[in-house]
Amino acid sequence: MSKILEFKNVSVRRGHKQILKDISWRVDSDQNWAILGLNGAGKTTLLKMIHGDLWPTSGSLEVLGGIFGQTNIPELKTKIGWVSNALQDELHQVDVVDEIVLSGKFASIGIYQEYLETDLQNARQLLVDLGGENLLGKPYAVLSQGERQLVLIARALMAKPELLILDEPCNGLDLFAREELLKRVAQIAKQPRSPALLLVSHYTEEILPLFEHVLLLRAGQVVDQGQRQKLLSAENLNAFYQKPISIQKIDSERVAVYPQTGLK
Ligand SMILES: Nc1ncnc2c1ncn2[C@@H]1O[C@H](COP(=O)(O)OP(=O)(O)OP(=O)(O)O)[C@@H](O)[C@H]1O
Repeated sequence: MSKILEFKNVSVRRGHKQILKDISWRVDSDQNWAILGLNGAGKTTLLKMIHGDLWPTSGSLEVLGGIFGQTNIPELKTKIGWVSNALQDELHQVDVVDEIVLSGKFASIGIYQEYLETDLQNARQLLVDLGGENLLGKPYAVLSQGERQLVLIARALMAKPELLILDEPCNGLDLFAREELLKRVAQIAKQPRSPALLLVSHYTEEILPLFEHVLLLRAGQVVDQGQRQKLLSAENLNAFYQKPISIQKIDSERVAVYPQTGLK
């Protein structure tokens, strides 16, 4: 087991806005974490820092053995797989799926470097392994949202990352596509040299048992962090949301949370 990342008293301020305050959090290589927080809690800011896109105003941050300020950011990015809707928008719509997956090897949008035929074969195999064989050869523009997310996951795995960040990966997916995607995530987690997984989601039901650790963020601060059994308990969730909620058990491990707004 080794350290994947560690925030020590990290704060981020932009102008008068305190976006993150005094974050201390450590992720080890044998752990998968889910981050839960309402809109504006600071989740994206936290992820951007891990990816080297944004720097702490104060405190120290170490990611994959590199201390920020001393580490080579472009090199760091190749060790982190990234799946997000923001990335979807950046990809070239006319590129075929095979090339998009392959571009993950270089952490680039499009391919500007020489690659081997075996790289392309690996890219295709990754997509096949994730159940996306039918997508091979298709332009990205014609894919459904669920199919796009699958391509992004394959792309993220292409560089054999040590950390895989899934930023709201189920956004825009229908009920069944969501379960299908989560099944693929579980499949990745079971692989022998699986990267540490970091899931950001608004929905507790997407926090599969494989995410055995949870970080709760509210208004830029860590409210609590630790084992899922404790953090996703009814008592904890009620305290975290600070508003009337009802909690539904989906099975022995997964729970769904609904606000009690009185809407009819
Ligand atoms: N550059 C910036 N300057 C000022 N405020 C910012 C900046 N970036 C983010 N914020 C603010 O910081 C807060 C946290 O933003 P962030 O995007 O990290 O939240 P989030 O938890 O990812 O939210 P969401 O779930 O809606 O995506 C928000 O109130 C946002 O408006």
